[in-house]
Amino acid sequence: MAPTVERKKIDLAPLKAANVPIFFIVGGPGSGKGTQCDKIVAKYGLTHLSSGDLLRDEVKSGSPRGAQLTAIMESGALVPLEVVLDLVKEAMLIAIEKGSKGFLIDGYPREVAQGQQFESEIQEAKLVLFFDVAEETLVKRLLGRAETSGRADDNIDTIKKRLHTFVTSTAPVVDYYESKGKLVRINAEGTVDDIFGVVVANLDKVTSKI
Ligand SMILES: Nc1ncnc2c1ncn2[C@@H]1O[C@H](COP(=O)(O)OP(=O)(O)OP(=O)(O)O)[C@@H](O)[C@H]1O
Ligand SMILES: Nc1ncnc2c1ncn2[C@H]1C[C@H](O)[C@@H](COP(=O)(O)O)O1
Ligand SMILES: [Mg+2]
Repeated sequence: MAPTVERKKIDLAPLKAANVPIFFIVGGPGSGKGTQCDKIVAKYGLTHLSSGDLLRDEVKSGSPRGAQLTAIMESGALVPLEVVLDLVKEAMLIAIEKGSKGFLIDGYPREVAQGQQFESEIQEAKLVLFFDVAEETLVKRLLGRAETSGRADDNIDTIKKRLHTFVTSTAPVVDYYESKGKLVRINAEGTVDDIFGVVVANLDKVTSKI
């Protein structure tokens, strides 16, 4: 049986009242989500929240919630929806207090239900950027990153499982937002700067008011 997850009541009123734009950033493991988000932050001043980073911080904090997460992440599976959404909500509220003018939610949603729950409880995403990269390239990039990242999931066994999770759980997210007309599919096989050029062309269409 799955362990019970402790949940706190989170008051989302300040976040909803701020009504700032929210962008979901989706792509396979190693597709360059974090790399592109760093560049988007530098140009547009949006707040970057990576669900993976929030989970890793929770593990490092030594909290009871964190203790349940290590095994899941090292197995390449997805962490339960409620755990991730609570962490994202808490981080968004802190950022809103500091005057955030919008969010890049990186690595979220990983399954359609995550997107639906986020959007029903918080707010609709303005756009979903999907970084489209072939599996062979993802593996090469992740094995390259493994040399310096220190990430417990940057090893070939976990990479294979994460790729499987992407195909089975996250690929439907791409179809879901495409059918809603919110998906921006970006071929992310090129250089970091070329990809960023395409990102900018798409964000400039919707961020004139930021
Ligand atoms: N366009 C690119 N060409 C070559 N290497 C890249 C490119 N974009 C990112 N990388 C490299 O690939 C690796 C993975 O990139 P990054 O960490 O941004 O991916 P990610 O999508 O955030 O991965 P994860 O889902 O595992 O967090 C890093 O070592 C990064 O430097
Ligand atoms: N949105 C998420 N839902 C469930 N599990 C998640 C989510 N974001 C990250 N995770 C878990 C599972 C991933 O393999 C690891 C690492 O995430 P990453 O975005 O690759 O840093 O964390
Ligand atoms: Mg990342």
